[in-house]
Amino acid sequence: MQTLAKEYITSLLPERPNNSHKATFGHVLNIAGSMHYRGAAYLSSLSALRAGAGYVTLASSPGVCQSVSALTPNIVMRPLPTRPVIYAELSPQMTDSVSIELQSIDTESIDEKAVVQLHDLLEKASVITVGSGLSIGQSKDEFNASTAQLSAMAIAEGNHGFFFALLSELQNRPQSMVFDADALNFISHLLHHSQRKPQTSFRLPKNSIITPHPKELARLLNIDVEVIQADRTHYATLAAKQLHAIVVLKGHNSVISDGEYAFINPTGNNALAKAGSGDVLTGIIGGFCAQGLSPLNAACLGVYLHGLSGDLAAQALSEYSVLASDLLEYITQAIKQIEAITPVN
Ligand SMILES: NC(=O)C1=CN([C@@H]2O[C@H](COP(=O)(O)OP(=O)(O)OC[C@H]3O[C@@H](n4cnc5c(N)ncnc54)[C@H](OP(=O)(O)O)[C@@H]3O)[C@@H](O)[C@H]2O)[C@@H](O)CC1
Ligand SMILES: Nc1ncnc2c1ncn2[C@@H]1O[C@H](COP(=O)(O)OP(=O)(O)O)[C@@H](O)[C@H]1O
Repeated sequence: MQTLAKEYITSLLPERPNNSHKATFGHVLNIAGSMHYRGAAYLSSLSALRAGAGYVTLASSPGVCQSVSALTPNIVMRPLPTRPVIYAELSPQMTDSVSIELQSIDTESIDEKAVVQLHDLLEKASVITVGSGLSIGQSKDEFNASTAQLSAMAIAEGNHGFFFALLSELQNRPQSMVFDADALNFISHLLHHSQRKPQTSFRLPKNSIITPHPKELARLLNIDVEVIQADRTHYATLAAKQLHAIVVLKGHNSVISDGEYAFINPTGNNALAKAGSGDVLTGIIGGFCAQGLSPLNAACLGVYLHGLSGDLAAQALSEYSVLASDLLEYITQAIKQIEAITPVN
């Protein structure tokens, strides 16, 4: 177990040759966002550009694409076809009994066939980031408990169908991929609750990074969150081995593991404990993968820089007041600070 040193982190910063163009710095395909979580699509896309990616395409529902393009002109949009929630399949008695859950269900989900329309982007993207705000369709703790109760309702699983069609399309692709948030919840459901449980050991595509917070890792490993928090390095390493991926176990002193080595991140503070800061991390890591870093190096550099952005933001704005969107501004200063350090060779 090693703490990430700033001199080592500096040596990971990708080069920025002057004889370059946007394709030199890679293309991030970000598959993110849903009706309730438009902000996650915005934060994860813009942070990839701030980390230096040359090009970011956001693939999401038309409503999400419209909202994000109203906020920023910097992201290219790929609106995907959706299908509506089929409330009609619920009997009136069921509608009464599940009215609270219905309020938390997204009213549209991305059509499974949208994966076909993504084919050209899946071919040309340098890295694919999936899951920030993608939406499982209802709140997570109701998801497993009430799926049986809601079995008559076609759409209780949000973007579940789309995600699994996408995962199968991604399976043999060589690019780096970052799976975050609801992508991880879908995988947990597949591993532990679904009727389509994998028969053989489940493998993510070969250059995958996953970025769970402790509860998401608890869902993935099907153990209690307290058990994970009591030995974070062990469980990050175990998950990396089991899922054949680089694991970033988030939280104070995030742990990064490739299944053999584990690194502890010294940067970051409680200002980062604010909704949306994990979406920013996903984009930063994606941005470094796009610039050619290996998944492990992109994860180490991304986590360190994200924490440092939070430290600089807290110095300027106080630990109380930092917003996830403020981090986008402080990524700039964090990069400048690590650029100024002499790297180790
Ligand atoms: N602006 C936007 O569009 C935003 C969109 N977002 C998107 O929303 C989607 C769902 O995200 P979410 O926050 O609703 O669900 P999730 O993170 O699973 O938390 C559920 C419960 O888990 C727990 N828990 C959480 N963290 C923990 C920890 N570190 N350590 C231990 N436990 C922890 C905690 O439960 P408790 O401990 O209170 O029982 C919490 O109540 C996702 O796609 C995301 O990208 C968000 O990024 C926000 C901004
Ligand atoms: N107290 C803390 N100290 C340092 N980093 C933190 C702290 N709380 C949260 N973070 C960081 O903030 C991010 C939160 O991500 P996540 O839990 O996925 O939130 P969200 O889903 O709202 O984006 C992670 O990178 C995590 O490491």
